[in-house]
Amino acid sequence: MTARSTGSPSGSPSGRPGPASSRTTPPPGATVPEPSGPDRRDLDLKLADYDGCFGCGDQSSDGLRVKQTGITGTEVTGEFTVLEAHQGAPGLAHGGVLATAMDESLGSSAWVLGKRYVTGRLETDFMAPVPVGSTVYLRSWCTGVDGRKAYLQGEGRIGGPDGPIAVRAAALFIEVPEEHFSREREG
Ligand SMILES: CCCCCCCCCC(=O)SCCNC(=O)CCNC(=O)[C@H](O)C(C)(C)COP(=O)(O)OP(=O)(O)OC[C@H]1O[C@@H](n2cnc3c(N)ncnc32)[C@H](O)[C@@H]1OP(=O)(O)O
Repeated sequence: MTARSTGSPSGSPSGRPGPASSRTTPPPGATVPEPSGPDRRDLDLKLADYDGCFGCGDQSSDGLRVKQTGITGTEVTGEFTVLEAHQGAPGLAHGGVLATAMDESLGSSAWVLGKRYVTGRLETDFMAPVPVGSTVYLRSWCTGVDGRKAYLQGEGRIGGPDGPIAVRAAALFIEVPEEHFSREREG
């Protein structure tokens, strides 16, 4: 597997500091592996079979049904539409729903790395209210991998893929063995 140097985090159009704390910022020397190989295809197939996911599954009636729209390197784009079932304040998306959408998007970018990851830490900035009926355009990317730890950042925009940022996030994902999921199902 080849690797390139960790890229700098995205800019901050709002002038506010970026979303990543010290716990979601890769340490010096962390690298971003190039996604590759049969592992990734295997994982994609297994995940494609699982449509009960609250984030992306078709069988989760009130779920977000995030649709993946593209993968370039570790950058994964997707989108979902905010339904009435996703409201917090009247007419506006609940912050937890937006955090879930970011978890889904960041998780997609982590899985593209070709290993199994779970969210260890998720940090979010809510930048603008998101009305019911809005499509949220999601984008996530890996900022570094250090051993079992994968560092991710992402954002959700409204009004179009290049519209204003409504939510952004930084996360630490932890690599787990396949048994992690078997154990959880049997639990
Ligand atoms: C296309 C497909 C897309 C799929 C998208 C899916 C998106 C959804 C993703 C999820 O929501 S996953 C579900 C939510 N997450 C969980 O349920 C995880 C629950 N937590 C655990 O299972 C364990 O705590 C975990 C596996 C994360 C870690 O336990 P371990 O016993 O394996 O490891 P350990 O606790 O020793 O931690 C390993 C390292 O990570 C660090 N770490 C773990 N959790 C951390 C945390 N929260 N913050 C900072 N560091 C953390 C920890 O300090 C340590 O650092 P060092 O190696 O440097 O000592």
